[in-house]
Amino acid sequence: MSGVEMKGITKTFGSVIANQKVDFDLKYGEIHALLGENGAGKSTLMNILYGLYLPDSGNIFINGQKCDFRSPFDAIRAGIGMVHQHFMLIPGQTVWENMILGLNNLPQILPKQEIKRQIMELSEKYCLQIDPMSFVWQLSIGEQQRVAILQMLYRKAKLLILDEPTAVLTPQESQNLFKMLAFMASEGYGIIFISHKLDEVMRLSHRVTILRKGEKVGSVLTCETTKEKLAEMMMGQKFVFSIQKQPKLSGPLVFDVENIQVRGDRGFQVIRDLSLQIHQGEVLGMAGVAGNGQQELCEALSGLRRIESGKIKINQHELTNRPPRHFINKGLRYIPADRRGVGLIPNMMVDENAILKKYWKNPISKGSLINWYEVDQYARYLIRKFYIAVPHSRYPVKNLSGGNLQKLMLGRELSDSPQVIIAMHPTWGLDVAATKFVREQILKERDRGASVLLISEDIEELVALSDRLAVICKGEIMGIVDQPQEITPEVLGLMMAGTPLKNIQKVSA
Ligand SMILES: Nc1ncnc2c1ncn2[C@@H]1O[C@H](COP(=O)(O)OP(=O)(O)OP(=O)(O)O)[C@@H](O)[C@H]1O
Repeated sequence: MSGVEMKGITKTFGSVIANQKVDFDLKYGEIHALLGENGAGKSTLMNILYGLYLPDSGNIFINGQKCDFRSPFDAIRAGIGMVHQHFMLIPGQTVWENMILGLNNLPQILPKQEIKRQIMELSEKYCLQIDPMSFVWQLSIGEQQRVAILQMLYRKAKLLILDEPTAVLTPQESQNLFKMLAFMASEGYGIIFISHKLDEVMRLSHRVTILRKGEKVGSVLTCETTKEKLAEMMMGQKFVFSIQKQPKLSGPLVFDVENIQVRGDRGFQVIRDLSLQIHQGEVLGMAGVAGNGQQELCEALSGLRRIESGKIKINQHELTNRPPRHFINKGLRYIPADRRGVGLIPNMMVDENAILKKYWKNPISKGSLINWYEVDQYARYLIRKFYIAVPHSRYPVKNLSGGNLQKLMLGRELSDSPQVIIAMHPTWGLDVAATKFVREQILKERDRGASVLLISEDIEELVALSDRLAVICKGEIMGIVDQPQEITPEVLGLMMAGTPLKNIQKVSA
């Protein structure tokens, strides 16, 4: 057949069977979604197709020809390109320099103008606007993704693998990506995309293959299935998408942030005169386009970044510019968006990561000695309570799948009744069941009395969980809505683009 065929692929990592006798195929001109719960083996299968892993057994055929991929070089030469969840770009180099990285047939004197012209041509054709002279570190995540896709097109890939491409994009960027992928498919490209968002899969793909616990459950035509059927195939049982939310029983003010000003890494003011108050038993959602100060705000509110002026208080105790441990001791827990870089230490074990916020406390440590029996007991408790799929507590965190990383971090942050929870994109990269689980945990904490600041770009998530919804733009709060379910997409869009709520209300009055 023309396209890719993977036959009988098996891959194990020690005792973990990541793929077991999996068959998969992709035709040119097709968008094929690969679905499965966290840890089902999707990335492993695609890493094998891209030559990053060697299968233990099984074969790959391109246009009917058997291929033996020993490295991504071989896969690229066979016309396969992969855009990873964490882009493999060099931040300190320009876009055009990244494009030619690893190409081995370049002349000694680089025809820079010609390379730039080719990049511009590709970017115009596929609506992937980018300035070839920009440095990668200057680009937003959405723009970096465009560079990663262009890099594959520049290498003449005809079969593209996109690993959770929308996990890091704003709704607007996702829409643009879908248009571009549909156009590419119409031009004859074959596209595999891994996603946990079933609505997206239903909208975009032609066919879906489902993996469960390393094995293929089946392949179906998207037009012949439903979201509910896909979830059932993934989990092996019926799945209820909706979550129950109890009425709000708000208590006294707990988290009080008054007029804070914060600078970003490049010295510019990124948070301007921002105030918010969160009461006991309340979720304050925060919507906004990525890069409008959300990251710096989270860092400032958890003691990781200095504030220039203003005050932060928990239960009337002032914590302004105190070290992070003071925030932790006053009951603040932070679930960062970057779980590999900030939330967890990949080179350490599950049990070591589990105690990062309590290793100095009794019974985990006595004096300067760590009690490893207690550490093991605690890690096992988290593994059980948060359904973390690991063989044992001394397992290296770098080997965990995305969903399990998130559950481990969440377990660590939520397990000792925090007073204040700051959660940024807590369901990024999670499968439908894990997403529901995480959302329920956040609501459980709220019902227990925690004050939660939930920062997300998933509007559906914000509306489902928030008691009030704030919108941030350029580091300022554009307004806070008391009934998030009643906000219209138009009003939300205007606020996200920088119109204060009071101005919108004035016009509509
Ligand atoms: N390099 C590795 N070393 C050891 N185990 C690994 C490695 N890569 C993956 N695994 C394990 O293989 C299994 C499948 O992982 P994989 O990342 O392929 O799942 P996935 O379906 O892509 O999950 P997610 O949706 O969470 O990204 C998991 O149990 C994971 O822990």
